Amino acid sequence: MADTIYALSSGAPPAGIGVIRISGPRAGEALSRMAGGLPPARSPRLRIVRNGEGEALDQALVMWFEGPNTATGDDLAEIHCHGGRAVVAALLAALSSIDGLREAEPGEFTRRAFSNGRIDLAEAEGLADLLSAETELQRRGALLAAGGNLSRQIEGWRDRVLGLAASIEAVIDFADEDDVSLPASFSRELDELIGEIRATSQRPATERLRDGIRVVLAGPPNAGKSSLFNALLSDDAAIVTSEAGTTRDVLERPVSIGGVPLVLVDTAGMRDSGAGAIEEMGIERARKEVANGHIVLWLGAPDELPFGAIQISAKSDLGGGQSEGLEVSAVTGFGLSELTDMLVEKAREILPPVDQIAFNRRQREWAQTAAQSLEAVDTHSDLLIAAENLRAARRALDRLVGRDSTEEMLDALFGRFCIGK
Ligand SMILES: Nc1nc2c(ncn2[C@@H]2O[C@H](COP(=O)(O)OP(=O)(O)OP(=O)(O)O)[C@@H](O)[C@H]2O)c(=O)[nH]1
Repeated sequence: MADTIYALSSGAPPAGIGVIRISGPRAGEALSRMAGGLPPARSPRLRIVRNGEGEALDQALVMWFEGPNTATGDDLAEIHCHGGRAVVAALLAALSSIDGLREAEPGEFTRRAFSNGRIDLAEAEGLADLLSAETELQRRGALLAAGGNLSRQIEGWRDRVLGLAASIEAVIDFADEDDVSLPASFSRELDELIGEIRATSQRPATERLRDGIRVVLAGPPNAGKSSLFNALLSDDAAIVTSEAGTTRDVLERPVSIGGVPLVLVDTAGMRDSGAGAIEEMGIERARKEVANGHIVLWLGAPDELPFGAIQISAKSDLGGGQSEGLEVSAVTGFGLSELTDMLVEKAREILPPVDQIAFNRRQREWAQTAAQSLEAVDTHSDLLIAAENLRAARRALDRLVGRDSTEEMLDALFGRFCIGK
């Protein structure tokens, strides 16, 4: 019999309310003991909640959901108590003293939902992204996956693969009879399916949305990189001084601008001579950041503009700067809103499209495997091989939504969740 687990599912106390979840075969018994009997299923009731000694701990809203149609697939109870530290601690202590109950591991409620078939892996991954979403775009992207849109799309593709396989099997099974052949639409349906899977796979991976677009500020020492970095962040995260070579290492800060997740990266000033050993290491890292950045802002001379970088003319308030590039001043704020508008626009171009499903890297690999298997289907040669390729495509789509996923993969995914989720 599975353990019965419990945890505080709402945020850290103190808070207005605290939601404690209990999931597993003894959830009903535990709630009944503490709340003086079970409330009717799915109907909240206000009850005095007591510990094993009968001492009143709080007056709370209690709810009872009988499995398997619950969030976890188990029997599930919820206690919505006052969110004070001592109240929550007393309720958790009372639960810990009940036999057969133990505190939940991070992500364990969601893992139960997955193993009980309430959600698939794509939905669980979406949920993990939704919980860590900090910007509007991240929220919208993750909600599509968590809400099952991605899974429904995969299910649709899987059904179409099964349909194609059925046509092939029919021809194989009735090979002796002349009048059984593949439907005329077979090749068209196959090509359409491959096209859809390929198109979705080509969208930027959702990790890019999760991790943010790296905006790298680069240029020679004293160009004004750290000042611009601070102006964009509107805080004093970077050290700003007039001494050349102050920023010796790479400093990065995630920031949400216009709902778009960006990671601003300040780098050491690049110069060819006169740099000490430590500064040299910073310059090396700066070069790497320039190479890896999604967007690179160049605050140096136009004739040294790195490939793909955007020319910025910094310290525009001083005048006499180079005339090329977007003029900005960290001191007066001139040009900053144009700069952020441009960053948001460029970032949106390289992020997964809003309101369309997109894959993470793991999902994309399986989608590409499925597409490859479908592309190998050749109805003009041995149909047994075509049938095997269709089976391989179906298996790849199954893997994508987590049918037969490995324990390590699940540990890694559910470890990303917090306790109580
Ligand atoms: N007038 C004016 N001065 C600026 C502006 N931006 C930066 N400065 C000054 O220029 C000097 C260098 O600025 P930083 O932001 O430290 O330059 P950096 O490119 O990060 O320099 P390193 O860390 O050496 O690579 C400082 O004295 C800043 O106050 C600006 O927009 N206008």
